[in-house]
Amino acid sequence: MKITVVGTGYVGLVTGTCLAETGNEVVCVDIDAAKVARMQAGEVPIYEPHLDVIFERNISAGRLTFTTSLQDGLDHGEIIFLALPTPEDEDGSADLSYVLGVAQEIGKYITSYKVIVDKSTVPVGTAEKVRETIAQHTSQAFDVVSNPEFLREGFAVDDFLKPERIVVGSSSERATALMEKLYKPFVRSGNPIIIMDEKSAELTKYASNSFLAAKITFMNEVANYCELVGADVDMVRRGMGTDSRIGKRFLFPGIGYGGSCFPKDVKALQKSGRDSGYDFKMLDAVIDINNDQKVKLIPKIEKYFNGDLSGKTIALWGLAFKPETDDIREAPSLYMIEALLKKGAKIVAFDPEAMDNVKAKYQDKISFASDMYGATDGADALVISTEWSIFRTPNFKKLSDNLKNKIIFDGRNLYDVNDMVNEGFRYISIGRREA
Ligand SMILES: NC(=O)C1=CN([C@@H]2O[C@H](COP(=O)(O)OP(=O)(O)OC[C@H]3O[C@@H](n4cnc5c(N)ncnc54)[C@H](O)[C@@H]3O)[C@@H](O)[C@H]2O)C=CC1
Ligand SMILES: O=C(O)[C@H]1O[C@H](OP(=O)(O)OP(=O)(O)OC[C@H]2O[C@@H](n3ccc(=O)[nH]c3=O)[C@H](O)[C@@H]2O)[C@H](O)[C@@H](O)[C@@H]1O
Repeated sequence: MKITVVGTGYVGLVTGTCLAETGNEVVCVDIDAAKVARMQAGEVPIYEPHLDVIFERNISAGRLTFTTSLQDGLDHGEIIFLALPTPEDEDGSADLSYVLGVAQEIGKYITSYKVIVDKSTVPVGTAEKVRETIAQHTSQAFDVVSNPEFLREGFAVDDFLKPERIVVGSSSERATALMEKLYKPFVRSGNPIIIMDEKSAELTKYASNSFLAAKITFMNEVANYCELVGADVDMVRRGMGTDSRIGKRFLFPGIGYGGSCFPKDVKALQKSGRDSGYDFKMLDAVIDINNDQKVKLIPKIEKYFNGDLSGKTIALWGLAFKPETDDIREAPSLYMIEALLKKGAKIVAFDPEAMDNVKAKYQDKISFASDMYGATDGADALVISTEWSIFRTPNFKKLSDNLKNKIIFDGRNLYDVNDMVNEGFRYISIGRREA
């Protein structure tokens, strides 16, 4: 099939590449000319495991091409995916200007039947707005469907190629049939394509992300309470997670959820609820608790240094909002950096993939080390904010030699508390007793 993907961020790039992988002819459109040039030269513009292999394969096969011309893109595809940003607006709502701006252009340029697919995360009623916007500029037949994306950064290729479910919101038989044909190769036995109306599809995405954010937040609250009463959240998590109604995943407490989606999507659902006269009280609590959680380690660090962090050098391991990505959007590490700098501390950071992105933001304010041990050299303490695999089994002897004080503040609960005593460290984590 002939497919066009407008927007080559995480979602657009993965969507385009994976659809090319199943034999479709895919044209990706982006307004960022420099990015398009890099992709045309075979460079994957994001860090995403396994994407490079299928990216290169499909470019070489001529199934995956890039352009800055929306008009060329629209001429090519019968199915047009919109994978455009829907960032948080000042009032917390989703900014639809990218999506509706492109919808307007689509109305001007289409000359044959198209299925316009909303892949961006958008509030209930957006498919209708896209439909109205396009229709204002054309009398050409077209359909709009909602097809929210559930991939996770770091696992994006696998999530797209082997989805647990595909949600399609459509009220057109013609469009539904095309979407089912397109997605057939991705559906493994038992994993359904769920067809529903557009509004329900739009809400499914926000409800899923908000539910997962709430699940994490609940565990963060349990962890905070564990600290007060001397319980161990690791044990509580294991005890809870073995109940299949609860499930083991997304129960890991830490220094809060971040990323380009949970924070903005929880707020967008809360705002669109309010706009429709419904108050999602639970989401208010999720947002508040998560804000506090991101700087949860700060008072602990301050207490250790008797309330004075000025001039103290903190080694910071992990900058990305989670492992296996270079994405730092809403990363808890950034909130920690801000708080530590405010208190006069110096920071030497290391992250396997995200340092360039942070350098662009904090060029002169913090230092960067070229490896994880370099960050700890002469530091007063080690703080961990992302659970990259290489941080899980460090050389503790080396760490001990490097750090001025044998103290680790761990926002991701990487180590066993008893092991840390044996290694000679004081170890302060989330929701667990010090041994
Ligand atoms: N990042 C993720 O893991 C996921 C994101 N989503 C949703 O997917 C949507 C896109 O997210 P990302 O891929 O992270 O976005 P992004 O912000 O990484 O990338 C968006 C891309 O669109 C391009 N763009 C902007 N305006 C354009 C225009 N007029 N024409 C052509 N290209 C244009 C930008 O240059 C950029 O390359 C958002 O609604 C997001 O909530 C959904 C699931 C997962
Ligand atoms: O809409 C989106 O963009 C995507 O948002 C999330 O994916 P992602 O943001 O890539 O990352 P997650 O793995 O979900 O982690 C999000 C945040 O929650 C935190 N988290 C996750 C799990 C957990 O148990 N504890 C926890 O603190 C992570 O550290 C991270 O900061 C969802 O998992 C995807 O299904 C969705 O498509």
